[in-house]
Amino acid sequence: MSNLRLLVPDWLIGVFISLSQGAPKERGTQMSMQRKKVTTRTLQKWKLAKEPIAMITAYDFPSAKMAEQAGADIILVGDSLGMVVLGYDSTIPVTLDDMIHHTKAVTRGVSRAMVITDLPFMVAHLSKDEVLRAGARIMQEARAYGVKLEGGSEVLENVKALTTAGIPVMAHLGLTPQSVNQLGGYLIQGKDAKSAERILTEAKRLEEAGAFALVLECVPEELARVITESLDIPVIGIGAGRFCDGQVLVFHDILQMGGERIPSFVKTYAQVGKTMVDAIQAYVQDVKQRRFPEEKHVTHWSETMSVVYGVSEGK
Ligand SMILES: Nc1nc(=O)c2c([nH]1)NC[C@@H]1CN(c3ccc(C(=O)N[C@@H](CCC(=O)O)C(=O)O)cc3)CN21
Ligand SMILES: CC(C)C(=O)C(=O)O
Ligand SMILES: [Mg+2]
Repeated sequence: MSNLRLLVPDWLIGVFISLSQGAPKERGTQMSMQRKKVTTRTLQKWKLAKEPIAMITAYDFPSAKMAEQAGADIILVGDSLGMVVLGYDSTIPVTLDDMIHHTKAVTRGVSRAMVITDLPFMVAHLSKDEVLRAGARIMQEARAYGVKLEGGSEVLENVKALTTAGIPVMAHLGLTPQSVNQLGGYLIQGKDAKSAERILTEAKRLEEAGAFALVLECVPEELARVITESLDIPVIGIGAGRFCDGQVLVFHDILQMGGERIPSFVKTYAQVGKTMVDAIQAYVQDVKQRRFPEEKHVTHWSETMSVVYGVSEGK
């Protein structure tokens, strides 16, 4: 190595390295861009460039790995996990410990995507101390990038406290499922002038309070468009039409995986639930008909053991 160094100048070594790795431009747009972690600055850049942001929920290690492999930019550990993986009939029973447990599994499977965790029911309304502690646990124990919380004016002070402390906050307005009992159902929000105006005002306040992005759920497309154009931070829609900076859907909804009633704003891309039931049913029938296990799934004793115990191999 030292002999080589005497004969070959550094710049020439640099040329060889560049040639062996391909043109720098190509590396920039293909390999390193895909590997590079998604941050709040990345999202800001995409908003300005009108580059759509793809967000999906995930609740465990395999779903997180699949979302990451598929190129999702943001992975949300949504409190919808209460409904789609824990079997509750709303998100209200979900606890902070539930969110941390699932987020730990998700972050183990993700390297590029930004992982955001929902603050569960009530946490965003607790004291500044308590919400900061919850945010800290989500980042330190579960290793999420930041938190999402539902609500407007009611949570503004806590949004300020979190962002000031270095906890990135994604806001969530429109249909806020944690208020389902107060709202009287999963209903579209912002249909009349007064409620539309309120949502727009709160969106602006949340941006001012330091939120780095906003989820807008179940509002008319026109309202979502106005809000998206009025804010500097990216707006990610769910049932909020075509003009948001990004879209989010629930993992199990797009795959039709176990969900009974799927909201009308969902586009489904596969019938994974049916494929899974068919496969499990084939296994069950194989067991019952003694078609499984087959010879290739079996381990045998050595000949000596078989002789000693008086059993013939494979019978
Ligand atoms: N599987 C699943 N997907 C979700 O998108 C989701 C959850 N669970 N759980 C938490 C919240 C609850 N969400 C929901 C649930 C139902 C509707 C729904 O039924 N909406 C009606 C519109 C109602 C109206 O007419 O105002 C629809 O037909 O889409 C919407 C959002 C969204 N989130
Ligand atoms: C549907 C998204 C926005 C959510 O909050 C969740 O999955 O809990
Ligand atoms: Mg949620």
